[in-house]
Amino acid sequence: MTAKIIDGKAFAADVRARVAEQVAAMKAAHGITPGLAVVLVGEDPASQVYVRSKGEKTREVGMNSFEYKLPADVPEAELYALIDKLNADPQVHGILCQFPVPPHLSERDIIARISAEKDVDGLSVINAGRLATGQKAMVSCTPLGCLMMLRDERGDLSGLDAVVIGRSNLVGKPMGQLLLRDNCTVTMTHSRTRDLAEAIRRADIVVAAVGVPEMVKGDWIKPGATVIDVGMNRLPPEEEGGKGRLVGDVDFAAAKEVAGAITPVPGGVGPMTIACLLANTLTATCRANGLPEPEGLTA
Ligand SMILES: Nc1nc(=O)c2c([nH]1)NC[C@@H]1CN(c3ccc(C(=O)N[C@@H](CCC(=O)O)C(=O)O)cc3)C=[N+]21
Repeated sequence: MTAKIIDGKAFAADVRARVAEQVAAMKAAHGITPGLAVVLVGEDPASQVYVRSKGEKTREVGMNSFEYKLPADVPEAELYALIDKLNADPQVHGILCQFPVPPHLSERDIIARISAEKDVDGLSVINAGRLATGQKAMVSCTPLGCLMMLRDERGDLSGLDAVVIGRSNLVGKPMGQLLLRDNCTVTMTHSRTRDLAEAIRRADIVVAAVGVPEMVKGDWIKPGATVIDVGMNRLPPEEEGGKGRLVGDVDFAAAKEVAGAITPVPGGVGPMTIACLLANTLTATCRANGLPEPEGLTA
């Protein structure tokens, strides 16, 4: 059997189209335009590319994009003054500070400074706690995107065996919480797990987020399983002249012969992340204005 390849680019375009539709309806009915503020500290070229792309996609769905570029040596107090201003600005519904930041700044303290209601990355302790206790939270974009693809692929996830590989605050932990909330039997695995292959062989759903290139082998996958590959690993450049090839945490070529459905890298989870950032900004706008949650775009 050859797996269905889940087209994350097309899926993300569809999510953005649905966001755009609901943004237009919100403008017409309530005169409210959702706004996303993106803060970039320093001049990391990869970050600049991401931030530019986020700004373009934000405007494409009819939202306001506010972009702030601060020098790499910006004093902490100055960054916090900007965050405080954005927290208080009713035109700004979502705030994202692009990571990584230079070493004199603390990502943890930056996240804590952003109002939980505007924390569209879902990274704050408050949002993690809300998610874990079943309250309305902002859910971090990558796991939210994975959940959307899983629901689309499998329908009701109740009772399915799900294995999450990786326990990061950004992906693994919230992913486990979301799958648990959708009634999966969740196994969290990580670098110290004794028999990873054995755990994965039982899984109807595999979410790989470890950051080890092609670590998950094809013969670990249960036939028909849905495999979501969050990994983005750049292999060392050699033959391909310049940039190395981008690969996931799953041996894609082998796994696609066994799985029922699988996400490729690139073109899988990555594009969904930005689409979910826009979905989260819309959700934050609805909540800030006492409007119903956007249909099909939340956890
Ligand atoms: N506060 C914060 N929030 C973030 O969400 C955040 C961040 N900081 N810092 C950097 C990472 C990275 N990130 C990606 C988003 C989309 C793709 C994406 O669309 N990737 C494409 C193309 C990849 C390529 O070819 O380079 C793909 O996977 O198909 C990748 C990476 C968001 N991040």
